[in-house]
Amino acid sequence: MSEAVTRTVTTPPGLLASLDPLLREWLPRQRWFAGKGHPVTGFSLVAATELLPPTAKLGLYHLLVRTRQPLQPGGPEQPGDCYQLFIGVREALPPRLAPALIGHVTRGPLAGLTVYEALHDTRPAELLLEALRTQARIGGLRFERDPRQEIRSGLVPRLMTVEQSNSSVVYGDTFILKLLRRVLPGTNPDLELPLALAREGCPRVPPPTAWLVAEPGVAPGPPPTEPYVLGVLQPFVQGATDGWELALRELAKGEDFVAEARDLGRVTAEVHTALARALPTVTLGHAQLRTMVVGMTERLEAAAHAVPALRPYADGLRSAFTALDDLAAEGRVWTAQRVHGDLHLGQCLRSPAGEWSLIDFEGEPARPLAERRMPQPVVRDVAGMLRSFDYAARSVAPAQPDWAVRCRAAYCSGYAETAGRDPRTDPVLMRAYETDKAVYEVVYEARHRPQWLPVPLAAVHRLATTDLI
Ligand SMILES: Nc1ncnc2c1ncn2[C@@H]1O[C@H](COP(=O)(O)OP(=O)(O)O)[C@@H](O)[C@H]1O
Ligand SMILES: O=P(O)(O)O[C@H]1O[C@H](CO)[C@@H](O[C@H]2O[C@H](CO)[C@@H](O)[C@H](O)[C@H]2O)[C@H](O)[C@H]1O
Repeated sequence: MSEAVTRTVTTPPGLLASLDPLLREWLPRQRWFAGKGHPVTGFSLVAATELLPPTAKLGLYHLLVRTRQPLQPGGPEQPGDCYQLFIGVREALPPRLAPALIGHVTRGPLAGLTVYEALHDTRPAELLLEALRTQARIGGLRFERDPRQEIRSGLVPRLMTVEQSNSSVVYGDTFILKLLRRVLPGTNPDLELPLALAREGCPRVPPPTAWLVAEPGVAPGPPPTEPYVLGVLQPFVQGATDGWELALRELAKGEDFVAEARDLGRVTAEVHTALARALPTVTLGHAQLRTMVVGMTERLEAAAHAVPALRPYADGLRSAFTALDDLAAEGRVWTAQRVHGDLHLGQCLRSPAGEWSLIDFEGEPARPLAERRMPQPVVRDVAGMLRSFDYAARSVAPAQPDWAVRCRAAYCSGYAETAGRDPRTDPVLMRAYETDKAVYEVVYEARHRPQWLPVPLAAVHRLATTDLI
């Protein structure tokens, strides 16, 4: 293993002020920007690290910046989210980097230079892998790795171009480095859960090879914050296809997906079993269920306020939550454990050998970390997958609802074979979770893909008018 490299660095004063007007315009256009709907009126610096001084042809800054976003035009500025940025600096951009342009700096320490999204560029991406390989410490950045896993140097990087909530760089088809964009201090389940599963020897989740954190105390003001998890390197599943693509392919051919769905049920149960071994489980009684039901009901009210198409169904949907509360009031209890938290077909990768892996344990990114890390009934993940089969079947014309019914049944059977417990034996909890997810999806689609809104609305109709799962 190489010696850890420790480097202290300083950044030029006035750096953020010189980037401010460019970032205000560029940041809200990024797919991973979470604060859509409210303009960015400024930034505060959480941390800045100079990874390459801008003396030669290329400079590189790692920034953690917090946005300021007033909720109403002219209203008081609200501290917004903290984002991780990789800012490249060059005198001029070569044509291959044109799509990465952020802008031309007109004032401050970088005046006259061009800044750009550095993850598109080979040298900055290589530098990150090298820092992980050598367990570097650069300013407040700590690059760590599992000493049992080898990282070869010289792997060629490429930035992934798929639509995603974060950014990922693939190195020579050997590793994938996911760099979180909206970052929070504290334990991040996207690192915590795969590490726990690796310790359990669960082969269904790529084990973290290395990770990047910002030291506590990078953010100003007492009390010192916990580290920010900024990125995770893991083995790249070569030639993998995700479950969503596979499902659509089978639908287009008029083929069933039941064998795959059953397999996915088994794999989900395998991961759940390993998580229950690795991390604490708890029992949820009426008080905890009541809190959960209140949360679901509040999300429904907020969603119905935001999306008028949901309003006619609100009473029917609410009944899914009150039924759960009634059951808990009768004394029914549930076991809760750590779960994936945002499971859908797109989070399942099938290797060319037919092996499934589950990825992206971040949970629903919009929810607070503490909430995402709470033990929950496994039915939550099952409901997410059931929604996904429904999505696939309704995203084709004409819709194939029977295809989804067969997949849903096969998935639950596969789950039951491995877990020894069929999730369908808990229909009230399942309906509540499916309803909560469908409500979330209605808001998600209304905001991001309005043409998809009929897909979750069809589920809303079913869930509001029947108690069939
Ligand atoms: N270990 C892996 N092997 C191969 N591809 C992967 C791996 N992890 C992620 N991917 C690809 O990267 C995409 C984004 O990963 P994901 O963890 O879901 O990021 P995000 O949270 O940004 O959506 C996935 O949809 C998948 O195509
Ligand atoms: O991929 P993310 O973790 O960022 O999740 C968000 O985007 C998903 C869409 O890309 C969205 O998922 C919904 O659409 C999927 C098909 O595109 C479908 O398989 C899922 O079941 C459905 O929920 C997800 O809700 C959102 O959080």
